[in-house]
Amino acid sequence: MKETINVMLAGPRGKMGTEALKMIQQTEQFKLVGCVDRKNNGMNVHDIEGLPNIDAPIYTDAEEAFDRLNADVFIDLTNPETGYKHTKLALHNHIRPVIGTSGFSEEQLADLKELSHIQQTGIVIAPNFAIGAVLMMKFSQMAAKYFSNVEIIEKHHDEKLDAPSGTAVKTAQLIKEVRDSKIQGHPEEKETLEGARGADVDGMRIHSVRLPGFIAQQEVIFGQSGQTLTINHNSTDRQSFMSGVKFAVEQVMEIDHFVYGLENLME
Ligand SMILES: NC(=O)C1=CN([C@@H]2O[C@H](COP(=O)(O)OP(=O)(O)OC[C@H]3O[C@@H](n4cnc5c(N)ncnc54)[C@H](OP(=O)(O)O)[C@@H]3O)[C@@H](O)[C@H]2O)C=CC1
Ligand SMILES: O=C(O)C1=N[C@H](C(=O)O)C[C@H](O)C1
Repeated sequence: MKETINVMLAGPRGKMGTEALKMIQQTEQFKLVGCVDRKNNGMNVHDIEGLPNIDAPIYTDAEEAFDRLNADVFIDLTNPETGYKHTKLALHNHIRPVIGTSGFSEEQLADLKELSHIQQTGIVIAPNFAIGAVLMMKFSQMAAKYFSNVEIIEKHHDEKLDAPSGTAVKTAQLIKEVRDSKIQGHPEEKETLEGARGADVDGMRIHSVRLPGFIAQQEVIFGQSGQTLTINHNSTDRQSFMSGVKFAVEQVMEIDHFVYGLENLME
């Protein structure tokens, strides 16, 4: 493995970005070479209030940052529109992306997969970096073999831009791989208030709660006659995501293809 991994990060002032900077600072093998931010062009990370004391330049122009910085890995923790643009730029520059940003469409994921293949550059897109959440998704996939009726309730802070969460979408996708397509609920059910039954993925329902007080929680509820099974994961601190970000940065150095979900890198 390379001795020092040069990392650049977009979204340094964000809730996740700030935690990720601390993780990079604490990891001997990682070196922050620069950041892409929406403001503070020409400044340094150590000059920005609230950010860790790291000597690394800030760029608002992502293209300039990719041109100038000698990075091995690019971490994006911004928003779907920005994250998608940044990820394409990173791949074009052969800088391996580790993407935590959620809310990409299926078409965007397919485009990034194709671009990673064309560029022969490894990329990890992780809907959730928390090991507990990855296990919650895996356990849900196991349970879905035996329970075909399932609803997902995801609960997040009210600053979240995308709904449903990336984790809920990925959970539904994993369940879909093992569950026969099925319309759930009463065949004649009608919503008297639009949206009451949530989003429909192949008959499964996803409900998104947005309230202050939450960070990230998800319940996957299975039901059949006489019993229910609930698989629940709760992130009570954003540190829960950081060992996964670190793992993804290490792993992306070892691959030359597209990976969607940390479970694909775990033994
Ligand atoms: N995969 C995972 O495990 C996790 C993923 N996430 C995802 O990570 C993303 C970030 O979440 P979170 O930190 O909570 O969000 P925040 O809103 O706290 O942070 C996003 C940051 O991105 C910045 N930003 C916006 N546009 C740009 C741009 N063009 N260039 C550079 N920076 C930009 C924002 O700047 P400004 O403040 O000026 O708007 C902000 O500082 C979301 O998509 C979220 O869903 C979150 C938690 C875990
Ligand atoms: O925005 C968040 O906070 C989170 N986003 C990710 C998602 O959309 O699943 C991961 C986690 O749920 C926190």
